[in-house]
Amino acid sequence: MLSPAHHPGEAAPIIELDGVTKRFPGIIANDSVDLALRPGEVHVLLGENGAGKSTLIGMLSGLLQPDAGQIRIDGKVQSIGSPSQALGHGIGTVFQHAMLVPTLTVAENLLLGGPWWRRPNKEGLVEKVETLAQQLGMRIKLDALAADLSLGEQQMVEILRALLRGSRVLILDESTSMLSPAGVEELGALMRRLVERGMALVFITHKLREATAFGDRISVLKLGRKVGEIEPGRFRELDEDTLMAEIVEMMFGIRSDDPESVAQVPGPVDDTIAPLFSVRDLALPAGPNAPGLSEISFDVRPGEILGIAGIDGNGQKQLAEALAGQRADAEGSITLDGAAIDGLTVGGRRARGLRYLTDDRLGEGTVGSFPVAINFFIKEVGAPPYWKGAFERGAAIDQRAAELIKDYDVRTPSRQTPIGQLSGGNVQKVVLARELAEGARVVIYNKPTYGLDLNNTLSIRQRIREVAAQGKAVILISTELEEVLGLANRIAVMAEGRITGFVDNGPDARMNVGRLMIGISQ
Ligand SMILES: Nc1ncnc2c1ncn2[C@@H]1O[C@H](COP(=O)(O)OP(=O)(O)OP(=O)(O)O)[C@@H](O)[C@H]1O
Repeated sequence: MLSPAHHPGEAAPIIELDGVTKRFPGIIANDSVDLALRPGEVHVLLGENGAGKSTLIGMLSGLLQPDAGQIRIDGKVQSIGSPSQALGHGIGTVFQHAMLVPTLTVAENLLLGGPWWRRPNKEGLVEKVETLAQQLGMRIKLDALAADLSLGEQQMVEILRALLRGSRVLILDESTSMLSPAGVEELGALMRRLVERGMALVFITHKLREATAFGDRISVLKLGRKVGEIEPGRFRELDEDTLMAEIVEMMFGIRSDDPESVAQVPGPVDDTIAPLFSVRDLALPAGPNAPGLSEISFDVRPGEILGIAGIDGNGQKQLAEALAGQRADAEGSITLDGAAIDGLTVGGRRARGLRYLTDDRLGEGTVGSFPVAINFFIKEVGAPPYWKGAFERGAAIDQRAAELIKDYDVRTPSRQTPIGQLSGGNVQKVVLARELAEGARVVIYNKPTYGLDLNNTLSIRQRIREVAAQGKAVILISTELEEVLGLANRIAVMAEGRITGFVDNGPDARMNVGRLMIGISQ
């Protein structure tokens, strides 16, 4: 069970952000954000993928510089120009993925880069660690290799490292996302002991239960802006249901100036039509850093776009790979137009019309050093009509490539340009052309517009609508709720390797999908 948080009174902030803005090309990642970090408080930062949380902590930890606004530390305007300056100001950050050197012991990791850098002193370290560990109820195995620790233990070491360096502010970036339920509890209890010692904590999570159980104050970011804050006084007064409802409204409610809020909402498809693609009880064992899949079942009808929404890293990529045939360890049945395809290889499924557009368009999706023209046919190497045995049929490839470049509006200096030199949007168009031009019946898109500019994003979304309108079955995996709501007829939400609910698209879909995404079941 999650333990209830208790709440200290308000103190002067250690750090204040005042109108802090950070822009990236084409996007305002943080738009005039105000935030105060006070001693004795766990300040929870909530927001969808892309809301701007990482950018904000990037500025606090010295990795990014604001374009506008002020950061005050102990009331004085300061710059945090580098990670070591952040440490100098007493700001420690524990990133989502542990940063320990796996081949070193815990003690060696703790000695690295710290104030002991010039004159390592293991005895002094042991004494300090033992005192801290005892005060905080942590179990630390100083002689263990970092590689042999569980993720929870690695995080404890990182927290300890931040404490040994004198941090007064500790930022925990999605620290619970990879932990077991017991590990989450342990971290929550440790967070409470740290704030009791007067530290200020920033806790980023995607799970509402953790936010309400471990937090003292909650700030919500949406599209780069801070859209609300719940102060400790109100936090304590509100009952759990009201608190959750208020947070859901802040995170997923429509803001009147939200440009996407007027997006068209696709209606449901006729559910008397027989499914074109069916999945039953799909399962996959968990990997070292990836959730397994269990009990995944759904149908997609011709002409239907089934959206798969969820916070990044909840098994979406594993699902796509299992469907595409890349995971030999997958269990369950998959049928396309009534015929089982789960026994087929990647190529066999592709030949039946199943197409998978990976989110890793340059790594897995294309061969960067090969010409654009060859990348259109890279999955057919050795087969007619573009190959004759081991020989490329250059004229046939060239002619078809020219047509596809035109049809899919690929902006490339020439057909012979290595594809790695094109922009992300143009690489994605090549991949779309290759997967969709011939014989596609079921298309799986994984984050199709990730990292693309607005023009390319809109044109790719339009292509996805057209593909469905041709009667194909579409599975659209996306961590962007707006994308799913703008395109899908029906939305499945994934959390921890399962589908936690289905929502028909419509006026209430945003809130219902949002609730499922942060762990409130229907
Ligand atoms: N280095 C960068 N270059 C360009 N755009 C960026 C960069 N870093 C972030 N962005 C963009 O800024 C916006 C905010 O991203 P950010 O990573 O801060 O969100 P987040 O709330 O941390 O999301 P998540 O929960 O996925 O980690 C996003 O639209 C993202 O694409």
